[in-house]
Amino acid sequence: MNEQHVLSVEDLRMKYNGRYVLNGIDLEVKRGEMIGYIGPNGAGKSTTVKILLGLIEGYTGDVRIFGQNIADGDVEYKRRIGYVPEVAELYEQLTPAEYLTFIGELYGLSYEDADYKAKRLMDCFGLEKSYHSRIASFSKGMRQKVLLISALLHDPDLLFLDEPLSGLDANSVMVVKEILSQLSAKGTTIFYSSHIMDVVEKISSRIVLIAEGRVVADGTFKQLQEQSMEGSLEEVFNELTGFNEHRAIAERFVSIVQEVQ
Ligand SMILES: Nc1ncnc2c1ncn2[C@@H]1O[C@H](COP(=O)(O)OP(=O)(O)OP(=O)(O)O)[C@@H](O)[C@H]1O
Repeated sequence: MNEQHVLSVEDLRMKYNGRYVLNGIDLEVKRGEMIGYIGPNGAGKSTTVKILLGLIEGYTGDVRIFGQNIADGDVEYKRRIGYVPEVAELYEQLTPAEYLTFIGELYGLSYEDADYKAKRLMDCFGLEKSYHSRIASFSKGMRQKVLLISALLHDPDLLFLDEPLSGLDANSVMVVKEILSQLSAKGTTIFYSSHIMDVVEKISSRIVLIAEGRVVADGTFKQLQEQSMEGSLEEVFNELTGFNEHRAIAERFVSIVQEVQ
């Protein structure tokens, strides 16, 4: 097994109701890479990630994680993966203590280890006093922090994040960005899906842009800039996805909003 290639995707295709949403994705991801996985709404980002996590079947193509074909029925690889989903499905009636020890045990930690680690990670986020409060009473940012802790508790080798900064205040954003770069520097492979282009631009070692279920750009931010001759990642994104109508769409929208009845 080649541990350098943490993730390898070959000709990945997926269709829903007869319509292809992934049209042959190819990707090789090495240990410690921080991939910014971006694309317009509906491009197929979540579908790709859900396939990689083993949550969706019915695809064609070859997906290998840590060298193992994920379709071979052995789910052992999932123990080495962490996932921060876009929509937090936390168990509202539980406390972080209950929820995080439950998740920790699912990943093979002992109750005591999970509890000890979770408590200290909560403390890092300034949430030590809320460790035994119900998640139902938490703000959006507090929930997001619990979600991040739950994805990292077992120190995964491969981490998938979908809009992980959503709801976090500016200080917490700095902390989480720093956590991700330190993890990546220590060998954790990170797959970061987000629409916040300036963050993706800054933290990714490599950016993969998909549109209509295909990889349309793959490289460092610098390489993408050179390819499209644009400045910021937002501009590169607009250019590579052929979008230059923001003003016209906004004008039309505002004129409809302000129509006199
Ligand atoms: N369960 C489903 N059934 C049918 N179509 C689906 C299903 N899930 C996703 N799709 C379709 O697949 C396409 C890709 O969706 P996906 O959620 O992967 O996009 P995305 O790139 O993550 O978009 P966003 O940026 O809006 O989150 C869309 O056209 C969507 O309508």
